[in-house]
Amino acid sequence: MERAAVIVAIDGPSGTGKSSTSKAVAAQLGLSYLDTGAQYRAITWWMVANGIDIDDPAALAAAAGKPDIVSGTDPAHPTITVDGTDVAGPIRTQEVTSKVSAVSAVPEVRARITELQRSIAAGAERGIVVEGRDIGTTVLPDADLKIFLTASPEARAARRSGELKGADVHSTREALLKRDAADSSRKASPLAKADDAVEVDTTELTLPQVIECVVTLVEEKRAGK
Ligand SMILES: Nc1ncnc2c1ncn2[C@@H]1O[C@H](COP(=O)(O)OP(=O)(O)O)[C@@H](O)[C@H]1O
Ligand SMILES: Nc1ccn([C@H]2C[C@H](O)[C@@H](COP(=O)(O)OP(=O)(O)O)O2)c(=O)n1
Repeated sequence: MERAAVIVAIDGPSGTGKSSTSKAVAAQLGLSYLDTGAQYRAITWWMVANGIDIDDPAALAAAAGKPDIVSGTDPAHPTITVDGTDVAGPIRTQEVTSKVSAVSAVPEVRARITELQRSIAAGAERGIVVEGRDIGTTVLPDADLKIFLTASPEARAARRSGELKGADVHSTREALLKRDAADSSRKASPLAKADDAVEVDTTELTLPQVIECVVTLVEEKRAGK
């Protein structure tokens, strides 16, 4: 018998392991994968490239509908394009990272991206792992399984500065905490744990341990436990 599509929501702050865990879980279980942070980064990249004033919420709101953002959902090769241009590299710059919280706080931006996320999830025939900040609370409140990943700021900063080759751990930690505070305190759909999410503290866990934990939780759900 064909298995019903399963929807998994993985939320949490930066550097807790959402992307690496979600990609691996989706690949292992044959599900699609969606990085919603990449979508907010992509719209931020477009705003910067088009000279929109990031400090002007009305200007951001007015432009929110303009860029055409397309996410490829194969966990082995996730892609993201804006108006047909591959932006996978440009969305990871420090400039975009420092501006993404302001852009993603604008309700019109969130409404646009949320609609896109829901239509991608609805179209995933075998199911999907969607990672972000508000997936379990707002985007997919009926997800079959909700996970909220956490880790100490020190562990998260060490992971991130390891990625940015040589970036100072202290300044990485400060930038990361500043972004978490902005994402958690905004009015529109802030970063938050859903009441029915399973919280996993990854500080002392290896990535394979986190992946195994989530795969087991999905399989338990599928078995109807
Ligand atoms: N449990 C873990 N232990 C050690 N490093 C990890 C762990 N989980 C993720 N990482 C590493 O931390 C970095 C950030 O992980 P990522 O999945 O991008 O986090 P997020 O999507 O939550 O920002 C990556 O380099 C990743 O390999
Ligand atoms: N569902 C989401 C996902 C991301 N965002 C915003 C807030 C985040 O700071 C940025 C970037 O998210 P991303 O997951 O790429 O961030 P990290 O790679 O974990 O540092 O996007 C959001 O508002 N809602």
